[in-house]
Amino acid sequence: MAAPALARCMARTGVLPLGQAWGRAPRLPPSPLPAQRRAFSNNKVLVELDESAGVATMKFKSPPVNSLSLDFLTEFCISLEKLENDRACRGVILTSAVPKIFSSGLDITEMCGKSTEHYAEFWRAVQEMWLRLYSSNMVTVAAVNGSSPAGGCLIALTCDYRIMAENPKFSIGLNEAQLGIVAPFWFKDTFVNVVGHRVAESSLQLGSLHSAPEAHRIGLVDELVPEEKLKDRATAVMQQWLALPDHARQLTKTMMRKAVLDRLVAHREEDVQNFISFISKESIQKSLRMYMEMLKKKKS
Ligand SMILES: CCCCC/C=C\CCCC/C=C/C(=O)SCCNC(=O)CCNC(=O)[C@H](O)C(C)(C)COP(=O)(O)OP(=O)(O)OC[C@H]1O[C@@H](n2cnc3c(N)ncnc32)[C@H](O)[C@@H]1OP(=O)(O)O
Repeated sequence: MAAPALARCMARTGVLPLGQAWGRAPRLPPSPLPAQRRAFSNNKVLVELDESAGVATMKFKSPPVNSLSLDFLTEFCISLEKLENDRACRGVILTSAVPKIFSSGLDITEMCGKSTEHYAEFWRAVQEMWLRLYSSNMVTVAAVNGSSPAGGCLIALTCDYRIMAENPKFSIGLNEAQLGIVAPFWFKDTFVNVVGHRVAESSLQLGSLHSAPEAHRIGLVDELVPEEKLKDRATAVMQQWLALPDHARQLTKTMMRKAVLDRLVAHREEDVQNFISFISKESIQKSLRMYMEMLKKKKS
């Protein structure tokens, strides 16, 4: 199916019609073909695949802040699915092509003043992104080269490994509480799996955005590197992970993540309905509008 048709199908149903979001057969190593690099791109994500290494880089390119709009989420899922089905690809590095921003999280304009149908479509796309990334058979490394609040932090947390650039201006965390909204249970579960219950509990209640050193200290990111070394370090970490047999790593990953994935899969529609009733409340709409105004005022 062509990408635009896929996008339409996903926008309609919130689900990509290809394969399953999880539980695929183990990947096979790439065939020993001559070294080759391929690139493909859509409006929101640039993908470069180094076939000789079996590693792709997905660069978010949705300026000004890589917010996770319905379009972005659709194109992200299409790109990931392409790589997932490509036998030449065993690992993917997620990073940003927008300076100083990894991702500003869910696009707030998608959650303000829209119809119930739109909220349902948007939320299914958010779920789909997380299900596909959390269950990916590929090794996933986040090279966090900018600020990464809320949904942006979720993308990083959903990867197997996180490396963050040491820059005093960058922050990362699930700051939903600061917006007057609540991180859904599967955001929380993903966070708990990375940092543990106690740290997650206080960080979520306070809606904390952590500096890079603090994020490293609490285990939110696995390591910090100077910005100019981020790409090389992500590549080195990827090589280390890919040195292991795929099947053993994949089965271990599935074992570690299955309970959390199953929970959303079993309650997906209920979660959509919860999102709709929560986000449609006038008090929540007001909080989001005020937050957007605050972002705009900060500029002037
Ligand atoms: C009990 C049951 C519960 C069920 C659950 C129900 C529902 C709730 C779940 C919802 C989960 C939500 C997750 C999220 O991800 S919410 C989004 C959170 N994101 C943020 O708080 C980030 C906000 N943005 C910033 O802090 C900054 O923009 C920045 C990312 C640090 C970048 O700063 P800077 O470079 O200074 O850029 P500007 O602030 O000037 O922004 C440039 C323009 O981009 C617009 N913008 C920024 N972020 C967003 C966004 N997330 N969505 C949409 N638009 C965004 C900003 O307004 C500027 O626009 P302008 O140029 O038109 O003024």
